[in-house]
Parts: sequence; structure tokens; C-alpha cells
Amino acid sequence: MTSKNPEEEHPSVTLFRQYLRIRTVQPKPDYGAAVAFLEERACQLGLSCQKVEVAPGYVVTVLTWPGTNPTLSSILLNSHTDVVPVFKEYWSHDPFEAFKDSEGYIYARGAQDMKCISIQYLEAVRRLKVEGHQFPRTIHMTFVPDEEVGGHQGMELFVQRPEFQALRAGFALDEGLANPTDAFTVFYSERSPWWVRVTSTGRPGHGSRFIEDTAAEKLHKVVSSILAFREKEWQRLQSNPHLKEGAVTSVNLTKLEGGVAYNVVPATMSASFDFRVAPDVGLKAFEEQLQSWCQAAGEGVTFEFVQKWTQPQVTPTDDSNPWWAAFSRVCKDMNLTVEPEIHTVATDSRYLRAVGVPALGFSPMNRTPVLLHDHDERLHEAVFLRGVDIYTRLLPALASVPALPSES
Ligand SMILES: CSCC[C@H](NC=O)C(=O)O
Ligand SMILES: [Zn+2]
Ligand SMILES: [Zn+2]
Repeated sequence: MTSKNPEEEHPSVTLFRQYLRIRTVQPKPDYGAAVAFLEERACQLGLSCQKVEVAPGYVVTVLTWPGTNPTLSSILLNSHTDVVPVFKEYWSHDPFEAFKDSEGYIYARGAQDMKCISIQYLEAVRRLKVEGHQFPRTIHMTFVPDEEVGGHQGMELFVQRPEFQALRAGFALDEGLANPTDAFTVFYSERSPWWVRVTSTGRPGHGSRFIEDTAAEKLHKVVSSILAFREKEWQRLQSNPHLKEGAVTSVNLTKLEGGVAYNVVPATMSASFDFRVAPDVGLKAFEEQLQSWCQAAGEGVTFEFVQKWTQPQVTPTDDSNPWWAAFSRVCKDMNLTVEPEIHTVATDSRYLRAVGVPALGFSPMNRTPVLLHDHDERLHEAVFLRGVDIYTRLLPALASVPALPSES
């Protein structure tokens, strides 16, 4: 499939590269250009296109391929339109040029996360339509803004809208991660992001003195407790080959703030942590643990949440789940090895699962290093095209899942 001559490039790859050139980069994404691109695709594919403005300037675009049996719930193919910022000086090629090297690697921000998937959905639907197929279940493709900064102006609002209810989603596919091996990773749950800011207050004074009860010394205690917990979780992961990264709780100290001058002991200091809480952790007890670390550090140490997800859900990965059965059957038929895991990252799937829509996170990229959010994010065109093939098999199976007990 790799073509050396640009004139011979596969049209799906050309479309992918066009989409990559749209600068939907945080913190000021050009969402207008992305929506216009998607409207044009809808027009080309003969699909209806609905635009739902969930907040001023934040549009969810929904392309719909109606099924033959409108009483059945639908398949939702989700992707986000925004991408994370770049450090341009570390890239081998302009991250918004979608440069393709002589081997077929396409370099661009969004090449893996997740503009590839948006185009793969569109191209799989196009192929199936051209071949004259029709399926019982409706297929909706949702293109949402704001995922990279938490989805608060995107999927979080969209799932609460009547337009979302009207889609009657029964099952969703959303983003996963590349896998450097021959296998494909599929995510059935994810960890809950808890962003916690610990503030310590204490006695101020001259920097030359042995002041007691300082903000810094108490903050240091909390930091030590939390980093000791981090080490414990890391060791638990290291010592058990059956545990994958998403199954343990991670934490990183990501910000330290405070202080005004070398010789002034500050009255307040803060430390910020990015916790990712594993889905089997009791959240109430975990919050109590945070509380007790702060209390043990002394008087005047408090914490607040900047992000706090409390509704982790698990999509079953056994044949009791007809959607999983259909998904895994296709993978088996195509000889794809799938590795079910818990996502380490927070994606929009959490909002879908929380409103009762089972979801799998799947980015069909094997033999590909995980380069999301990294310099030189890239994808080989052959892997991209293979992904279109995979969706071309998955969509008929998912959109033909017979009526569930709840649907008859
Ligand atoms: C917690 S809201 C931020 C969501 C973000 N998602 C993708 O990277 C993440 O940091 O996981
Ligand atoms: Zn993403
Ligand atoms: Zn991302």
C-alpha cells in the first residue's frame, strides 16, 4: 500500500493528511475549520450532519448513517477534534504539515491522537456505503471538541443534551493507544483523574531563624507521604507481571508554588498532584487517605480538587456483553491479537460509560510506538490503511448485533 510517488498516494491517506493540517491545537483550536471539513465529508458521503453547540464556540458534529431497524440502539463512533500543543523545535518536520517521509511515516500532531481514527471511521463508512451495504443499527460518528483539556466543554456537556439522548447510543468506540508489538490494545475502563492541590500554611519570619511550624516543613511531610505511596504502587506494578499500568494508581507531583524572597519564610506554599486512581479503588477511603496525610503533616494543611472523577465504570470483556462478543469475534476472524487493559489516560469514554453506554477504547495501531503528546508523533500510512480495513470489518458486525433483551 505504501506509495513512493505522491500521485499514487491512497486517497484515504491524502484525506488524513488534509485533516492533520487543520490547526485544532490547544489552547486555541481552529474548530471552525474542522467542522467545515467534516460538513464537507458528510456531503461527499451522503450523510446527514448535525451540529450541536454545547457551549459558545464548542460544536459537536454528528454524522449519521441510518440503519434499517430504527427500533434498535445505535453504534457511536467517537473521536475528538482537538490536539495537544507542540514544541516545534524538537520536531523533525513541521507538525502541521503532515509530511510523509520516503518510508511512508506521516509526521503530525494528531497522527495518533486521534485524527487517524476520525478519518478511518469516515473511510470505513465510505467503503461500506459504496459497496451497497446497509445494517440494522444506525451508525453515528461524533466529532467532539475539548477532550485534551478534560472534555468539560465537549463530551461532558454533550451527554447531558437531548440531542445525545436522541442518538440512542447502545455502544461506543473511542480512542485507545498504539501498541509497539504485533498486538492491539483495547481499553475497557480507565483510571479516574484526581488533580489535587495541597496548601500548607504556617508561621512566617526571617529566613535566618529557626522558625517552627513553617508551611514548607508541613508541605514536605505531605509530599513525602504521597511520594511514598507512589513508590508503593510502582513496586506493586513492578513485582507483578500480571498487573498492567492502568490497574495501579499513579501520582506525580506536577507543581510547587510559594515563596517571595530568599530571606522571607513564606506563610503559605502549595503542591499539586496528578493522581490517576485505579477503577477498583474505593474512592471514599482514598479521599480519607488524602485527608489523613494532610492531617498528619500538622495544622493548617488543606487540599482541594481541581479535577475529580468519581464514576469509574467497566465495560465487560466477556461474551455476556454482546458488543464485546461482536468486537472480539471480528478480531479473531482477522487474526488480530487483542490485549484488554485499563486506560492510563482519561478519555471521553468515561462520560459515555457514566451515562450507561458501554465503550471500548481502540486505536488500531500495532507495530507502532506510543507517541501521543510526544515530539515527532507519527503513523505509518500502511498501519493507517490497515486500520481502515479493521473498521470496515468491525462496523458491519457491531451494526448487526441482534436486538438485545432490553430492545425487544
Ligand atoms: C483529567 S482531564 C484531562 C484529560 C487528559 N486526556 C488526554 O490526555 C488527561 O490528562 O488524561
Ligand atoms: Zn486523545
Ligand atoms: Zn491526547
